[in-house]
Amino acid sequence: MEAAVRELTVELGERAYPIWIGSGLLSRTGELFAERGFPEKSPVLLVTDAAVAHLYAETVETSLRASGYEVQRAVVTVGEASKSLSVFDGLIEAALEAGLDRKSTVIALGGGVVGDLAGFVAATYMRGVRFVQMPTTILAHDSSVGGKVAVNHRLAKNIIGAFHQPEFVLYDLDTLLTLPPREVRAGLSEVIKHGLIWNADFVRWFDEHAERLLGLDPEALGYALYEGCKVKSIVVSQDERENDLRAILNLGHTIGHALEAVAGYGELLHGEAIAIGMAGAARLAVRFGYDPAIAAETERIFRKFGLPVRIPADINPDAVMKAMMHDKKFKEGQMVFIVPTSIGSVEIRQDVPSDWVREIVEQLREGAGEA
Ligand SMILES: NC(=O)c1ccc[n+]([C@@H]2O[C@H](COP(=O)([O-])OP(=O)(O)OC[C@H]3O[C@@H](n4cnc5c(N)ncnc54)[C@H](O)[C@@H]3O)[C@@H](O)[C@H]2O)c1
Ligand SMILES: O=C(O)C(=O)C[C@@H](O)[C@H](O)[C@H](O)COP(=O)(O)O
Ligand SMILES: [Zn+2]
Repeated sequence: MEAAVRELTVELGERAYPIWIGSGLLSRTGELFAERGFPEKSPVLLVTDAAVAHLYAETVETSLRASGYEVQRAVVTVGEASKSLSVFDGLIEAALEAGLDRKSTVIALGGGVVGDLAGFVAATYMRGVRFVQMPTTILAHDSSVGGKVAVNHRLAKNIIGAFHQPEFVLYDLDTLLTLPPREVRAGLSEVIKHGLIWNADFVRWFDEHAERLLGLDPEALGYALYEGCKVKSIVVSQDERENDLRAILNLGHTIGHALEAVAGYGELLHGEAIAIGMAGAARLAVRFGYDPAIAAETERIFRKFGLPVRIPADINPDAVMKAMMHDKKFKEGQMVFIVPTSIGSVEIRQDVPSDWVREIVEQLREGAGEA
């Protein structure tokens, strides 16, 4: 890859893989498949959603065909509801009908929904085939790296899944220019998360460049996504299967995932739900005796990026508390929370009293008044 393309490696020994971030990359898919020795005789399945298919699938398919690959397209309905076992079942059927064999590749072209869903197909079809991530949302800088793939259950988010790493991540920044503003804001939420858990300087930079980031300035966005992917890669390289350190990537997700499930998948976008969850985690930090400025600063930055920091009034706190018990982070009878200790660092805590959580969920409800 040339200099204008930023490159990172997820260091996983023999399974290490590159992340390429730059402009004009979709049309290079076929060339990269050939360079990396993907077998030409095995068909490729391109999984995407209806909105992304219309915008970008043709470019990828043309590039693959020009390099001698046979490719079939499978299109799912837009939105979080597609991360379901029934849509998964439809994709397995599409893979069989397309004649995918054990040497085949599944490509995810889209946001995190397509990435998680197609990745779960790649992890399970014939007990696992090659997988390539081609993210087209800002949020997918997170979902495309690290190998967590899953579908949801009505009661709990990402509860049926696997770890299945991609062969490479090809992030074409040009695709981000067509994102709706709400998706831009929701995507930036997870980028801020990577700063909040790891790098105070990045949070400062992010804060100072809000206008350029929200305006999709290519240089600012390229840098932010590179830094976000870098944090993710470092963490995943050290703890691929979330035995310990990787849990920090879950900042805001204990409350956030519960809100997504209770609101009905898709009502609150993932990035919005975890922005609220991060505001909650910051309030927990104060309960543990850390600097109250952490909570104020966390809310200020999310508000600056137009993200919610309050739970919609129609969400029932009892239901949120119950949903948290179904999460993967509920272990040994305790909820696990990632708690900020300052801006740019966090700790993993399994000793959070549930009445503190309940109190914070109540405080965060819209209309509850400021606490
Ligand atoms: N596996 C992981 O590590 C991980 C990490 C973070 C999030 N996630 C998951 O990711 C999902 C959220 O991802 P998301 O926010 O990308 O949602 P998404 O995939 O639903 O995409 C958001 C919306 O943007 C549209 N879209 C996508 N690319 C576009 C483009 N370039 N131009 C115009 N429209 C475009 C989509 O059609 C959709 O309507 C959640 O399910 C979340 O749980 C997974
Ligand atoms: O990659 C990780 O690890 C993360 O926690 C990233 C999260 O942003 C992401 O939402 C992930 O899907 C959550 O994973 P889960 O195991 O809590 O379902
Ligand atoms: Zn997330």
